[in-house]
Amino acid sequence: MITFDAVTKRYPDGTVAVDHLSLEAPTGEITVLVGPSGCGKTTSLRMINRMIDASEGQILLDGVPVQGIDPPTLRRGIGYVIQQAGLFPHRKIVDNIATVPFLLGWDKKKARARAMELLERVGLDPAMAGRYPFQLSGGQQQRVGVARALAADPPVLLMDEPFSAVDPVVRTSLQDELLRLQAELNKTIVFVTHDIDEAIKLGDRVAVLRVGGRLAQLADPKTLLSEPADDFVREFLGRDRGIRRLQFVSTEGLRLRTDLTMREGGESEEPWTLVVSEDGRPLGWTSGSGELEPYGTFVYGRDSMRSALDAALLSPSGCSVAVDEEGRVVGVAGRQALDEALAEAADG
Ligand SMILES: Nc1ncnc2c1ncn2[C@@H]1O[C@H](COP(=O)(O)OP(=O)(O)OP(=O)(O)O)[C@@H](O)[C@H]1O
Repeated sequence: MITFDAVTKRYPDGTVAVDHLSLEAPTGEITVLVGPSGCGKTTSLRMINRMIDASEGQILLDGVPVQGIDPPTLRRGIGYVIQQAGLFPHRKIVDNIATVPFLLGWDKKKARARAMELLERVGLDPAMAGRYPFQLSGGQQQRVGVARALAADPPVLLMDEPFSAVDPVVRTSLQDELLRLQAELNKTIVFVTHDIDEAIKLGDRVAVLRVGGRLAQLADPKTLLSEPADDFVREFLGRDRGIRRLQFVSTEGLRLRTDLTMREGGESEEPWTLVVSEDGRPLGWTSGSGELEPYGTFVYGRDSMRSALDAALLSPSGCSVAVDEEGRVVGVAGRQALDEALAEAADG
């Protein structure tokens, strides 16, 4: 656990970057620091590994003040990932990843074997080991950055806007990859971003900071979206806060109809019917004209109400198709069922 206990950072020119910040980043969880430019996110992060020292208050790592630990020892247990990866341009990928093991004096063979293992872990082709950073895409370099931070298996990972220099599609896949890795590794992660969607997707807890380095709210994403502490947080969360809240509303219990599906060649009185293949997969909506129209699916009970609503908007019938994990149709959520679920979500 990382504890900020009334931490203040005043730079020599008098700028107060962080002001009496108190918060806890629990072990094995992702704590996200989010807020507008200049609110003290990077300063806060760098005080954890003592790249910057606090002016007042203290930061504790599992109860031990970091101030009492010499920086090299401290950083051995803390991986650090920055924007644009910060790889060494003249070192091969494998040696970039093995940087910390080399520094720790591991023998070369063992360090490189560990680097190869991590290369695969972060979803990169082992054939990339012998390349140089400039021969990789931005997203691939970011993955190498994550692999390098994990090389010595530190319990703590600090990530400073690690995915903000890549395009939105790559960014989404890097976020998914991080969540997948974290499910296996259970690191204590402090993640800095200015993007509230990224914060909500990745954070077990999200700390919203305001300029001047003061904590506006610390909450899990669901609570943040449903109960913003004040106007600043509400505004920072943005206009579609209500819609985004639906990603935390389960589709379990959503009422499904099973009378709106039929096999190919079947007949129906309904305005729209979903045609289903022999093995139970959706083929398309029909209104009787013979043409099959597009449909949207969501995995029943696993995907959120946001996905169910999105699926409905992709169908001319306005209904969304509930499927199981294998993609077989379980039923159809009609407009009335979606409406009821939305009304319930609005109350809650
Ligand atoms: N070395 C420094 N000397 C003086 N002021 C500084 C120094 N470093 C940062 N600051 C100021 O401290 C405040 C917080 O900066 P910090 O980089 O921590 O913010 P941030 O939230 O990470 O911002 P961004 O999202 O723009 O990266 C800003 O007002 C910044 O100008």
